[in-house]
Order: sequence, then C-alpha cells, then structure tokens
Amino acid sequence: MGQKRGRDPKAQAPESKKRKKAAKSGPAADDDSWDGVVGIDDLNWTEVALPDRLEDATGFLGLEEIDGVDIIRSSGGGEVQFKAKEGKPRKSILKKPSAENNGEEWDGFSDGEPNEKPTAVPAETQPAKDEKKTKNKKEKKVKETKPKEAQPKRDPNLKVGLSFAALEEAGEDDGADVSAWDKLGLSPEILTSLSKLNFSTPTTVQKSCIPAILDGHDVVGKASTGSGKTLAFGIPLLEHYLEKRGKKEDEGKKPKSDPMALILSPTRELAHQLAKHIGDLITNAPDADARIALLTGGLSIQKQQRQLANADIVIGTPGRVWEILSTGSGLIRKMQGIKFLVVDEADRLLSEGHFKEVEEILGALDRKEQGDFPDMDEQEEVAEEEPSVRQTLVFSATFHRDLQQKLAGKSRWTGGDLMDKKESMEYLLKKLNFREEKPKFIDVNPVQQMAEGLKEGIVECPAMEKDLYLYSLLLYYPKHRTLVFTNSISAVRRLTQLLQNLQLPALALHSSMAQKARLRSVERFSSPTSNPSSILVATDVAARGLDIKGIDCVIHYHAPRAADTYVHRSGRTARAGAVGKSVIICAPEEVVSVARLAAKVHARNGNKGPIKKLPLESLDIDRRVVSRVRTRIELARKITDSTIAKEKISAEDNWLRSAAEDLGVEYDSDEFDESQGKGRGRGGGRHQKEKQASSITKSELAGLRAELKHQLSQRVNIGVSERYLTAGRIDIEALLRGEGNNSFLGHLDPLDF
Ligand SMILES: Nc1ncnc2c1ncn2[C@@H]1O[C@H](COP(=O)(O)OP(=O)(O)OP(=O)(O)O)[C@@H](O)[C@H]1O
Repeated sequence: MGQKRGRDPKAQAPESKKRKKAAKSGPAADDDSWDGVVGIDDLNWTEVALPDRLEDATGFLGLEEIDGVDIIRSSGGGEVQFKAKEGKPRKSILKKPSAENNGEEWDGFSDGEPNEKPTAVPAETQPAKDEKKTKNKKEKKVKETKPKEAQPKRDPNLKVGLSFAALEEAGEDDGADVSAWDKLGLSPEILTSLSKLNFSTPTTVQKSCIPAILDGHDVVGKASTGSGKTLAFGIPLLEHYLEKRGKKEDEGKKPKSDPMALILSPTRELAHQLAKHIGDLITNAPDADARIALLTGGLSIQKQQRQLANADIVIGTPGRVWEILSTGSGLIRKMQGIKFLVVDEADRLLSEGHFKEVEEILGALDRKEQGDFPDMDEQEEVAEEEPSVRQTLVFSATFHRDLQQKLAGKSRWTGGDLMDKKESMEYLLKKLNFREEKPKFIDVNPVQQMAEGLKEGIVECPAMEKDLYLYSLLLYYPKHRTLVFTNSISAVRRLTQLLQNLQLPALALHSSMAQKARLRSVERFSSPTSNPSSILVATDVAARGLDIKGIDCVIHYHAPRAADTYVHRSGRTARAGAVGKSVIICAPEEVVSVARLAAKVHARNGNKGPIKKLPLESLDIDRRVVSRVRTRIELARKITDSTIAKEKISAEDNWLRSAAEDLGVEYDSDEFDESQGKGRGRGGGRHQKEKQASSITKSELAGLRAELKHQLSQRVNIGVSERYLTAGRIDIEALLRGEGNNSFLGHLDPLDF
C-alpha cells in the first residue's frame, strides 16, 4: 500500500490567496488600487463601419464608438472618465494590446517532425482556433494601417499572462454577464471564456468544488448527471496553468513543458468529449495556450506519444495511457510531476476491466526508487525533481454507498472482505494516495441521484415483442432524439439494422466498432444539423459521461444490470437543467430486477429498504398501434435476420475457404457442417435459424422489401374508416396540414409523459 506523500497540505494556500488577489485587482496584477475607471485613450474604440447602403446607416459615420461603458465625471467636474457597465468584465472595455503581444501561430499536431511545436488545444478543436487566428491576423492588418500614435502605450508594470492578454478579444465579446462567478475569484481569462461560452452562472457542483480545489484540497465530488462536473475540475486546472505561466514569465523563465494534469476516463468517447469541453474553455480564454494530449485506443499511438511529450493536460483511457507511459522514453518521470490527477466516472474506472491499468498508472506515478524506470535515460535519473504536490480529484454521479459514508465520516471502515477484494473501490481509493488524510467529500445532491428534469417510465411487454413496443414508442415520439441502450453488441447490430429497415435514422455505437466509426456515429447523432429524430443504438459504452445536447429520450431496450448503470444511462438526457424521458422496456422476467434497481436509486436518505410502489410511471401503449405495426415489424425482422445471417455465413465461409486453400484441401460448406455436427445439439437451433434466414433468395428479399416499403408509405391507421372520412367525423384539413402525430391516421391519445 502506498504511503502518504510527505507534503504539507497547506503549502499551496499562500499561492491560492495570491491568485485570488491578482484576479480581483484588475488588469495590473501589481496595481491593487485600480478601481476600473479609465481615461478616453484607454478605451477599445471601434470604427463605425460604413453600411452597404447609406440609408441603412445608424450611429455616427466616420467616427469611433464603444459599448458597455458608464461615464464618470471626475470630482473637479472637468475630465470625463469611463467604467465598464455593471456585469461586464472591467477589462473588456480596454484597448487591445499592440501586435507585439501575439505569439507564434500553431500548425497543429502532425506526423511530421518530432520537434514540432505542440498546440494549446486538442486536435479536434484546432480548426476553429486556427480559423480564429487567421481572422485575427486579418483584423490586425487593417488596424496596422492606423496612424502609429493610435496604438496604446503599454504600462511596463502590466503582466502579460494575467492582464492585457485577457482583453484581446473581450472587447468584441457580446457574451453572457458572468458576475455570478465573481465570488470564485477566477482570472479574467477564464471569466472571458465563460462569458463567451454563455455560462452565466456556476452550477452547484462548480460553486462547491472550484474553491476547494483552488485552495489545494483533494476532492471527491458527487453530483447528478449533466450537472457540470467537467468544468468543476477543468476550471481549477486552467487557473493553475495560467498562474504558473504568469509566475514563470515574471521570473523570466521559460515555461516547463511537463504535463501538469492527468485526467483518466473510462471510455474513449468520454475522453474525447472531456478534451473538447476543456479545449473549448482554453480556446475561449484569451491567450491561454494550454496544450492537451488525448490518449485513447484506436488512433495513432506515435502521434499521441509526441503529443504527450509537450502537453500540459493529458486526457486518456487507462489502457492507452499505460501503453504509452510504459513504452515511452522518460514519460513516467515526466508524469510524476503532475499537480492534478483527475479520476472521472471514478466508480466505473476503479472497478471492472480498468482495474489493472489504473493500478499500474497509480503505482508508476508514486514510485520513488531510483533505477526503477526502464524508460528513463541517465540524465533524467540524475535530475532531482521537486517533491510531488499532486492533488487528487475524483468525480462521479454515483458512488458505492459504503464509501460515500466513509468519506463523509459517517461510518467506520467496514474492513473485512472489502479489503481482501482487489476490485473493491475502497482498496483503489487507498491506492489513489490522497495527499490529505481526509479528502473533501462534496455531495451536491445526497438524496436525489437523478437529474431534476427527468421523467422515468416503464413499458411492460412480452420478451419476444420488445421490437414491436420499441418501434411503437418511437412512433409516439417522432421528433425525439433518442438513445436506445442494449446489453449486447449483437443486439446493437440487429436493432440498428431493424430500425433502418423501418426507415428510421438509426446509428450504432459499441466497442467492437473501429474507433473512427464510433466517433462518426456520435458526431452524426449529436450534430445540431442532424435529423431531430435521430436514434443512437448503443451498449453501455455510451452510458457514462457522454454529453450530447438535445437527447429527448433514453430507452432501455434491455433492463440495465445495475442501479448505477440505470442512473448513468438515464443521465444522457435531462442534462444541464433540461427535461428528458427515460423509459425501460421490461419483459416479465425483468420486472423483479427493475423494481430492485428502481428502489435502490430512489431510496431516500441512505437506503432504508425498498420503497413500496415502483417509482416509474407505467406507460400504456395503445393496443391498436401495437397490432397495426405488427406486420411492419415482422417484415423488417425477416429482412434484418436474413441480411445478418447472410453476412455471417459468408464471412465464416470465406474464412474457411481461405483456410482450406492454405491447407490445399477442398471445402464444401454442407459437408463441413455435417462433420461439425451443426444443426444438432447445443446452438444447433440457432444455426438452423441462421441457415434458414440466409436461404431467402434475392428475389424473395426484394419482395419483402417492396411489401415493407408499401406499408411504410402509409400512416398507421388507428381506427379511421372510409366511412368516417367521408362523413366528416375527422378534420381532414388538419390531417392534410400535418398537424398532430404524422405517423398515425386517426386520433391517438398522447402518452402524456
Ligand atoms: N455553468 C454552466 N452553465 C451552463 N451550462 C453548463 C455550465 N457548466 C457546464 N455546462 C454544460 O452542462 C453540460 C453537462 O456538463 P458535464 O458534461 O460536465 O456534466 P457531468 O456532470 O460531468 O455529467 P455526467 O455525470 O453525465 O458525466 C455540458 O453541456 C456543459 O457544457
């Protein structure tokens, strides 16, 4: 078991105080007396542009103007001075710095030279940044044509990192009023970024966690899904970066290229999203050029190695992080200097399949003995590193209840078999080697685990009719972006094809897909321009952390196997204060486990036993809908099963044929099946079914497709007969106008859920 590292937890406190002071004191960090009042020449005047047509002109042509200022008259009554309007960052009204401040442009990570200069942001966010830089360059050119005396005179006392650099784009910014963040004492760069991102108010978890992290504490943060946990740790990380960089610049030193933070994520998609989210914060913070290395499987390892060599923040999945650390040269030593270790979705990351790699990484970060690093060259071995001051930040929406109580100091260590069980979270939390005896446990919503705007429902149906009920449910909510969860990869494959055959825009996501295809599915599903009825069919690889705007509904096609999975799956909707629905399609044999998990999730005040009534609303799908779409489902199933079986058999056949060729023998598939006893014994039924499904001929398949197409071209008629239509019993005009649910013909009570 690792020992507590020798470090005074309070050692960082003076630094934090200084940071707060700097943030409060305005652009000149040394100038405590600045009251935000500036003279006319300090303002960021912009020229009034000429409109295309003169009659469209408003304002003063040929003059300069400025927004967002209040006029102050000096006590003598003579000179006019200015102050930023309430709610606007004070420095946002100031003149921009001269061109000399602009650093070199960055070309992005590439597979080219190993000595390339790395970036401030992850590869994905780079194009936007590059575009912005090009734009700034153009603007600069225009400004350079101004007479020289128009350039502001720089106060030699002003610090670049913390002062004017923060104003570069702030003057043009129409972002949100961020005064609600004032109490957190953040730097102007970060306030500008939050304003641009339109994050006007910190969320509860951000309000509680940011000050604790900035004060140097280890933090275990628990808050419901979609409540903004990423920035709760992302903001302090960037604060630390800016502060350190400012210090180095003051001392005239070059900033070190060693990473300052490692963020571990359980899935690739989440790692990409974290990089994007934190990358956005960096990109929008003027002149904050922190660099992110994204280490996930499925993408070029060499490129990631190079990124890591020059990164400030490393984000990755444990497997790839360990793969790179254990083979790279001197990388473990570099990583030992990190100031923050963030374990996101901790309960997942610290259990199940990730255990081994996480343990390796943690072990390597804390290893002290010399000569213990096969990847370290001699010079590095000699170099004395400053003692480790790592803060550990652990976040999730769900935590093991015992652990929760233990960390909150409410119960004693239960010991016994928990300690013996290697996978147990308690063991690994010890491994995390918090530097404080008791990390701060911040539980934002100890009672309610689910997001406030979430409605939970259940649809009960026979196990073999889940397709039918899923499809019916989707027809009830035609304009809903929906995420469908299943418990297996084969179910994802089958359901995606089934829904596609039913002409629904379905995409697949599971861990056996190539990484690029995985990212493409998420991108296509989440793009604001994508079909608002998009459906993503996924395994639990999408259950954790994925932040996709506008998911209206989560459907559990298979009941989740554990309560935390239910919380995280459902948490993909109703995020950041939005509303959403979560519906379990439940077969009779799943009812008991669903009731158990719902009771766990909704148990009040510390799991005092199951609650009596199922806390999920029972949804009644109209029987007429189910019976009228049955033929569609049968046709779509036949087509899907046949396509999948054909693909499978042809893949197996190809493999056997080429193996036979290699061996120089003849291959006959029927003979081979006979010899393998296929069709008899265990699995024989499935094999027979596959054979049968694949034996549908091309023309039969075409017939089925044509029949399905015909069915789909008509609305589902739920009780409107010709007689009614002609007798004027329904509003044909309204039907033609496309009012109501377009999928149905006739009146259908909505689910009101
Ligand atoms: N202060 C804020 N104001 C408004 N929106 C915010 C704020 N902070 C974060 N958000 C937005 O809220 C959404 C959810 O944030 P985030 O992904 O960090 O949630 P989370 O708590 O980590 O969720 P999960 O537990 O599911 O991983 C994101 O789209 C993010 O951009």
